[in-house]
Amino acid sequence: MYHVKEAFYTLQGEGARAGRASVFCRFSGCNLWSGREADRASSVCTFCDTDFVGVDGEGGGRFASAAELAAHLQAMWPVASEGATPYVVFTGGEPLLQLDAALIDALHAIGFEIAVETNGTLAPPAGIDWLCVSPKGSSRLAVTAGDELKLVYPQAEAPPERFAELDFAHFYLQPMDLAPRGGHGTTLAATLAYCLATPRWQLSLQTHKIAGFA
Ligand SMILES: C[S@@+](CC[C@H](N)C(=O)[O-])C[C@H]1O[C@@H](n2cnc3c(N)ncnc32)[C@H](O)[C@@H]1O
Ligand SMILES: Nc1nc2[nH]cc(C(=O)O)c2c(=O)[nH]1
Ligand code: SF4
Ligand SMILES: [Mg+2]
Repeated sequence: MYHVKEAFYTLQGEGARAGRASVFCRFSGCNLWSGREADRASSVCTFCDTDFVGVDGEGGGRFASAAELAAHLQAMWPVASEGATPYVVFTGGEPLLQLDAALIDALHAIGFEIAVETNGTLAPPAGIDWLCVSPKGSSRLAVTAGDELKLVYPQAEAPPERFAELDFAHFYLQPMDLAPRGGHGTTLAATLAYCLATPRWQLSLQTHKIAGFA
């Protein structure tokens, strides 16, 4: 059984593939935070901007099989998309708690390219086409290679220097958004300063928040 908080069609807002049409599948649940505000401060990941609790969002629900969830996601891809490879982004919550070989195979079988946004603490199944790892606080990384490393900045316990020598094609810093709890503060300016001083790292803005789409 797969538990999905929400699923929707939008543009990827972040990282190297920002702007690409994507079906987003947001799995419920995370291993670094319960999702309850009362637990936030004492969790490994303290700054999450996402509600991933339950299955009650748009396009969410419980799916008994990989075929059923794959069909649900396929139905969100526009029919008139000749020349473009269908693209699904699994996120969450932590998608690697649920994404498995059966779901990867079912989506590949219907022509989808598969991207994942993960906190990097769990080993990924084979067959992921685009792996984005976003390390969190003091957590131990189980994934040290992939397509992009997208670090939310700044994090006292996860400075960029800890990750700069890992095996990724792209290195991004994404300013920490504290909006629900007090504004962007100085994170954007600090991120710009780090990228200017250390050109291996590039700026990732959450363009969907700026432009006002999901
Ligand atoms: C909500 S997470 C879900 C996927 C996975 N659990 C992870 O942490 O990568 C999706 C992306 O949003 C980023 N993110 C979460 N909270 C953020 C915040 N307050 N400001 C900026 N980026 C944030 C994460 O680092 C990750 O790259
Ligand atoms: N448009 C859009 N792009 C995104 N990139 C990563 C997201 C996420 O929450 O994982 C996200 C999201 O929630 N919306
Ligand atoms: S690891 Fe990802 S989903 Fe989990 S609390 Fe942190 S940002 Fe949110
Ligand atoms: Mg998001």
